[in-house]
Amino acid sequence: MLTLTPETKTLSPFPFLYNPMIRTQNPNPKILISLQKKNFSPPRTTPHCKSHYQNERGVEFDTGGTFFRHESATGRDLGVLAAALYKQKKGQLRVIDAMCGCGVRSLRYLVEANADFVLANDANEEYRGVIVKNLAKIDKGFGDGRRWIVSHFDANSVMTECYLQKDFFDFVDVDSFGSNSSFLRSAFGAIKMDGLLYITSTDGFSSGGHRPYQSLAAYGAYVRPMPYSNEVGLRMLIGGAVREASVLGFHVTPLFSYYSYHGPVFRVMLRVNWGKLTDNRHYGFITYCHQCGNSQTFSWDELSLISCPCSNAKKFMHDRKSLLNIVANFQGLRSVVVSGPLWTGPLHNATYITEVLHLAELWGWVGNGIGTDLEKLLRLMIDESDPKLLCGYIKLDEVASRAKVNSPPLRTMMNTMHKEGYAASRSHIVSNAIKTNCTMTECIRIAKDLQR
Ligand SMILES: C[S@@+](CC[C@H](N)C(=O)[O-])C[C@H]1O[C@@H](n2cnc3c(N)ncnc32)[C@H](O)[C@@H]1O
Repeated sequence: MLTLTPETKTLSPFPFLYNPMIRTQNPNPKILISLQKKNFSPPRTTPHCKSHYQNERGVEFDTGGTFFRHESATGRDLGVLAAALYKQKKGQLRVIDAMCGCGVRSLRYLVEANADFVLANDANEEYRGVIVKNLAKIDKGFGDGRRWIVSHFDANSVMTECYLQKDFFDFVDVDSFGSNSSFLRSAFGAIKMDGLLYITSTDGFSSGGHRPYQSLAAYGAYVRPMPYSNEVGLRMLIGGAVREASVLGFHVTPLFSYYSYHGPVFRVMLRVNWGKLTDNRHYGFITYCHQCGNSQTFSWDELSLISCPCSNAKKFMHDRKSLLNIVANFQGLRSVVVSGPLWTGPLHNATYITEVLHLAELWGWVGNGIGTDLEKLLRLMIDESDPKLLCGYIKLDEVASRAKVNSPPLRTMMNTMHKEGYAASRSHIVSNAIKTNCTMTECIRIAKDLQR
């Protein structure tokens, strides 16, 4: 229970939320006692279901009858590498796996990232037998000094309980179905400062711009169809976290963002710290003009200037009454669509990804012809981190169709762009697309020149 002294009452209704000392001090594992009191029943047998053994990076586990997707292995690899890096740097690692399924992530955080403690939670009690069976391989699963516990609460309840017990975690993994926005607040409540938050969304409809009111409700972003909707999905997820963090007095920094075609799944690793974002230049609007194919980004301050140079319907917005009014007016331009507010800054931190790559090399996960997909992905992420690159990507098919030429080879196109002084990188999302600061108009000109 919260005990409020008269002083803290006047300062804030949540004294420990805003007390940096409490948020950075050593862990206080009260959550163990609290959960045990509430619902920590002894492992019960699950309804009989066939064992189904899997192996990821040499770690064996049973998926039983739980929800498990083999295709999410790369997302799990990235999470484990980030957790292990954290442990190396900070010397400790306590993890909440808020939606653990069969417990594969919890197991991998314990085995591969050497986590000190993992709280493995899944709302579905029927998964208990499988989760416990998987984690029982770890020493110190039971008794004093235990390294893991299993619980079956709604993820929001378990993370809120951590917050109420002032038991903050280094690494919070929320691997949800659909949109994860309803878990963001409690996840921020449970995390230590400078801790890592790994979030997921499988809401491809909202990022595709097909449900703008749903994306508005979930992430505060009115998203319209754009040719690079999957990157928009990542930017929507980060933008939603930026906003929610800001409400609570925190700010987040994206360390890497990963889109996977299987699902589709959008994953983002965020570092959480104190203080509101003072620099909001990375939180704004993206426009795409169907007429000329050009994209632009606009900050909040520039909202009234949104227009497309090609558009004969050039319109300067002076109506600042409401975001919806502005965006709705823009849909009236027909050729120009506006989405936002979203994260418009870098999707990854190149220094961080380089560290991840080195660790993956050290573990033998990449290099020597092994794990080439992961290596390719990490190298693409490093390239995509160039701050000069604009939001979105340009698909070569679209360039070819607008230029009325054959699709130019990607490597040749990028080399020419580099020679002309543009920044250009491949995208980890689409194989035949280029991220660049070159406009579509210039891309068309280059494609035509190459054809001659
Ligand atoms: C995407 S699966 C997790 C997969 C797992 N993390 C993995 O990597 O294999 C989502 C899990 O969340 C659980 N779940 C759904 N809603 C939940 C909630 N509100 N709180 C906690 N768990 C929930 C489901 O039972 C399911 O096992």
